[in-house]
Amino acid sequence: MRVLVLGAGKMVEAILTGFKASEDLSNWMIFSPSGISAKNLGAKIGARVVADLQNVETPDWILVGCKPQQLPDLKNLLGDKFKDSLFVSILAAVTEEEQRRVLNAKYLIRVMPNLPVEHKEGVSLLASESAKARLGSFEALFTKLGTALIVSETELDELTLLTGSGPAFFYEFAKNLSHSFESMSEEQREKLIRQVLLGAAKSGKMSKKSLSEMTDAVTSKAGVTIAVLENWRSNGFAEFVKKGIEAGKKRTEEIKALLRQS
Ligand SMILES: NC(=O)C1=CN([C@@H]2O[C@H](COP(=O)(O)OP(=O)(O)OC[C@H]3O[C@@H](n4cnc5c(N)ncnc54)[C@H](O)[C@@H]3O)[C@@H](O)[C@H]2O)C=CC1
Ligand SMILES: O=C(O)[C@@H]1CCC=N1
Repeated sequence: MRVLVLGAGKMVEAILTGFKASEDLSNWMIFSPSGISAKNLGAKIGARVVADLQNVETPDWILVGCKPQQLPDLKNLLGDKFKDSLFVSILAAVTEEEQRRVLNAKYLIRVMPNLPVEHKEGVSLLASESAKARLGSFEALFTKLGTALIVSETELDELTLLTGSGPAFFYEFAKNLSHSFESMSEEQREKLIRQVLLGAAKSGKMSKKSLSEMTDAVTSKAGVTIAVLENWRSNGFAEFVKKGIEAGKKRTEEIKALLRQS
């Protein structure tokens, strides 16, 4: 399979590293504007690097991995060379229609992955109207990196903040939790909390209990855990989390508007 990869940032690196074990990446071609990140990633995962998009043979599909704000620049570099190709885009916040308009692309599938795809423990949401017939094969491909699910575009857009951003929220919470203690060094506590995160994730995946039931299983009656939870709950923890997500949704709309003006 010949795949052209546009962008060589954090998310593309995680996807390609995840695919390395199951796919032959020797015919994958990576492009980045400066060429530096593409060269580093190409060397790491055994893919080719391309310096000039105009000399690239037509690929089977194209992975778009730049930031939403960089899409117009990318279009300038591409011209109309690949307008009949299938684009598979991981961009957050920009609709399929808008991405097809900016790129002048006939076919486009949106995929919303998350960083744990690197270790085949990711969640990838997929949506497309223009390339519906090929959605199934890409769901199968991304299943190799964890859970992959075809959803509507509205669902993909809203759930980006749950599955795409989700890992960052757990890391931020874990860091703040760890910083609330004094025993041991910060480094040692961080090691402990990473194991707690892994243990909680594993139990969360294996158990048939609801998340509330799992919380209850840790809280002994009148014990120490419930004292913390009751404090957080009475201080509006649920509302605090929701407000943050609303800020993310507002930013999604701002990015959408930004691209519409381009
Ligand atoms: N980081 C994450 O956890 C997730 C990111 N995404 C999406 O992945 C995309 C990339 O995000 P990150 O990897 O975090 O950002 P990043 O900043 O690490 O990577 C962006 C990459 O785009 C490249 N680039 C810049 N201008 C370009 C152009 N004109 N043509 C081609 N490539 C260009 C840069 O060289 C860089 O390699 C974004 O659209 C984001 O919404 C989606 C899900 C999760
Ligand atoms: O923060 C972002 O915009 C991207 C999308 C989901 C995770 N990172």
